[in-house]
Amino acid sequence: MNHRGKLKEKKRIVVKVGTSSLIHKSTGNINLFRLEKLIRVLTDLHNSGKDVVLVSSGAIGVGFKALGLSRRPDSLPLKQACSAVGQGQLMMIYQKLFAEYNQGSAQILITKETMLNDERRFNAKNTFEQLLKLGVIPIVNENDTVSTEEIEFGDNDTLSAVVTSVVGGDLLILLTDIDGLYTDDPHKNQAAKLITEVSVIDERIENMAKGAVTKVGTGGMATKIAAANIVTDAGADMVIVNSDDLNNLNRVIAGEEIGTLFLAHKRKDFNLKKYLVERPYFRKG
Ligand SMILES: Nc1ncnc2c1ncn2[C@@H]1O[C@H](COP(=O)(O)OP(=O)(O)O)[C@@H](O)[C@H]1O
Ligand SMILES: N[C@@H](CCC(=O)OP(=O)(O)O)C(=O)O
Repeated sequence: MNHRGKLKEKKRIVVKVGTSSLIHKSTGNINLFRLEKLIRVLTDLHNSGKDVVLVSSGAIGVGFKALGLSRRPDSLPLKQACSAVGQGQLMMIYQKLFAEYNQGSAQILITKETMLNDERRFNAKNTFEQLLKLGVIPIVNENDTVSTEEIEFGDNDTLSAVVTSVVGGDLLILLTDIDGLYTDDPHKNQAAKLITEVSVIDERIENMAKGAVTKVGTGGMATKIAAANIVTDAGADMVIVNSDDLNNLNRVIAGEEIGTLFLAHKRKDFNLKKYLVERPYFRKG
């Protein structure tokens, strides 16, 4: 069976959705159609027998709009205030949509600090495990209220990689506003070509990945490659795929050649804490 075909066998799947996928770029308002589709596809994935964890960004993006601010703030306290407002709104929508399908869901907010602490990480792992056993889909975000610049993940790509490692996930899918990793940022270079599979994350791959160009997303492709470094070393595959059509999630699981697949190469000496302390996560760093 080829690498894509093996994705059918994945049992515990973490799906990360970025801010750029959750809101309409033209207005900054929530993309309800996208959210509804996402929740339906995730519930169906769960119905098909998979454990599902959702890592959702968007708290700041939804919050600044709700507070009537004209743009995403730069100041940390304002970002934190926006996140506190937006997180509540997002959860209200997620829980309502999941409830329509009788699918249980839960909120989990974590910080980098808690993931570095053995006891707290163990507690978090137990909570995830129990929720999954109960058939619930955990919805994870960073606890922005208590995270400052020095200690934050800051981007949910890295957060989703950490979550995948903590829950022992075998596949991480990053939903974003572009088809996958290109040889260069296609928003700036029209000649950029899509890469369908990455088996080794070397300097050449890292140099292709640039930051975000939109005002809504953070990190761009660079943080997704950092996430791939963690996840593949932890022993899970990772796929970056476009959220424009959420059937792409089903296509990935069905083994279709879509998006960019990063292949797992589990390291025996994998130690999550090492990745969190030695930022940046890039090998060349
Ligand atoms: N090599 C690359 N291939 C694809 N996209 C890239 C690349 N380098 C930078 N990008 C940018 O990364 C963006 C996606 O990241 P981001 O805006 O942070 O989304 P999200 O909110 O989903 O995390 C793309 O829209 C693109 O402009
Ligand atoms: N915790 C933040 C996540 C930061 C963020 O914007 O992440 P992303 O859109 O995934 O690049 C939030 O919910 O707004």
